[in-house]
Amino acid sequence: LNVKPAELLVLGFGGGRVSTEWHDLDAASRDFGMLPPSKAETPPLAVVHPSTAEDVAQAVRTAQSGRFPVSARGHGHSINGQSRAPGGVVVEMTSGVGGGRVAVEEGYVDAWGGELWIDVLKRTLKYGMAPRSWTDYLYLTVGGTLSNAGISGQAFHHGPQISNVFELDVVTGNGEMSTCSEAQNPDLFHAVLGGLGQFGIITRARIAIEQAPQRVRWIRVLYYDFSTFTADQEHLISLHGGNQKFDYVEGFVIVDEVLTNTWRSSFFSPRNPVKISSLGSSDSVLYCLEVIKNYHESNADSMDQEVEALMKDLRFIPNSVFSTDLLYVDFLDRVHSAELRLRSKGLWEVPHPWLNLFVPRSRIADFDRGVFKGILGNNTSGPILIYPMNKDKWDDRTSAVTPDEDVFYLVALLRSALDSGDVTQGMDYLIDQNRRILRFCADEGIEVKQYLPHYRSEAEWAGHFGAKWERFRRNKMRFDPKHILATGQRIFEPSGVGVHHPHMASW
Ligand SMILES: Cc1cc2nc3c(=O)[nH]c(=O)nc-3n(C[C@H](O)[C@H](O)[C@H](O)COP(=O)(O)OP(=O)(O)OC[C@H]3O[C@@H](n4cnc5c(N)ncnc54)[C@H](O)[C@@H]3O)c2cc1C
Repeated sequence: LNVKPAELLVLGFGGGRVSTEWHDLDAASRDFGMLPPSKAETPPLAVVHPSTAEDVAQAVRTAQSGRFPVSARGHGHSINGQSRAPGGVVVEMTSGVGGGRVAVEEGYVDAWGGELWIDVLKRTLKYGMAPRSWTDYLYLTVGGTLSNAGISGQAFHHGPQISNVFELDVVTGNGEMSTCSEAQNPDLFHAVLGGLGQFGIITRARIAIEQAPQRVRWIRVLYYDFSTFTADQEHLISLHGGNQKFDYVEGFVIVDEVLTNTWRSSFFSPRNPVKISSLGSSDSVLYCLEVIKNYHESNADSMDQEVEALMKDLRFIPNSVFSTDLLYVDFLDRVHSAELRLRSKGLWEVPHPWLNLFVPRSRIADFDRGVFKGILGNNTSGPILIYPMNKDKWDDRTSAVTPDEDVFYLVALLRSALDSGDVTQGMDYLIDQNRRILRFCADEGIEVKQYLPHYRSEAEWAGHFGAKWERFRRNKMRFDPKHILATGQRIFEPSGVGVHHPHMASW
């Protein structure tokens, strides 16, 4: 078929507003990673701004009949071009469906797939309700995080966001609009959750909600010793079944001398920087446990008692307790204030060679020795998060992949590359460091799984998915047989889609 996607779409085969304006194409090619695309990668040929799910379906049907790639783009907060559609069409999910994009009902909220989580939160709070499982940052879309997993410090108890969804509306790669859930089209439902955009575009998600707490008590404590730190984290996540527990458990590694110089550290007062040396540590690495307790003002006294009881069992450095108290919404939206601060200094729109790994519990101490105390040296270039999760809160029927142990850790190296003249802060150095970390894990037999994975060959993807690969492949044949969806993930070779077509390559 010798017609360009943009022509087909403009001719009226596609739905929504279609743009071939340079600034739209350029914006749709960018992502948070800001890493250079490979030389062979062509820009998209058109951007669709859908108003409704039917518009999305029409765009996919047009792509299917024209055999060109089509990718949903959430907020473009991927790192490695996952939301790009080289030589195809990008469906900008954040546009459209003005007004009625979030509807709150008893026990759930229905949200448009391109809705930002911050807007879902604001809407549900009007009813005194809120979703229960989060990401640390809320300027991400519902469809974007559900295509990965969506994790934060609540996951040990509630599971990832993909464990907190009742129903989805999906436009499959066949151009069909389907509603799916545990009971209805369960294969599609489970395939799409954590499915990296490979099987369909999520246009609506029905998300579990709970009564929103008013406030949170937010506490950080420090550790010298890694095994004491992880033992305390694991103890806290083992309390997930009962009432006597924290509502959020995370942690991070502090490699730099001063605790105030990353975007996670606003908590420690910049006017009164805490120096590692002032804590009497001879080690250059410290670990910070971060927990919160949700509460209503009327229950502040019992909250205090519960917090005290929980803290009594922990073995942190005496006198290293930092505590604050704030509105629930301000806690959930905490990274946005850091974003505004970094933006004002020109430090937000910089390359982000991030690496996110799930590390099995049995090997986390080896990872600490080899990576935090080894490969990283004393240069982290950004926050390093580390917190454990319970595997039984993840549904193995979804496409998401986790290590094969009851408890595994997220380790997130959230680095920003700077053009400061210091090579160790530069992009090439950090990308190489990521490779060294992955090689170290492979050499030591530490069976990590990448979160927000990035691979280039089908063989590597097969290794990533392991026992789930065959099902993943079968689902692809069933729901997107022409391999037109989310080609920016580079999982499946396009089966004769336009990306290899000569007129597109030369566009
Ligand atoms: C500052 C920051 C903080 C973050 N914090 C966390 C965190 O705490 N926890 C966490 O889990 N993740 C976190 N992330 C990662 C985030 O979950 C991913 O980047 C995710 O892709 C969501 O981003 P997005 O909505 O911009 O999606 P995009 O980057 O636009 O898209 C990601 C992938 O999903 C596909 N996709 C997008 N929308 C849809 C849809 N409606 N239907 C089907 N497929 C779709 C795209 O085609 C693409 O393949 C963070 C990212 C940043 C930049």
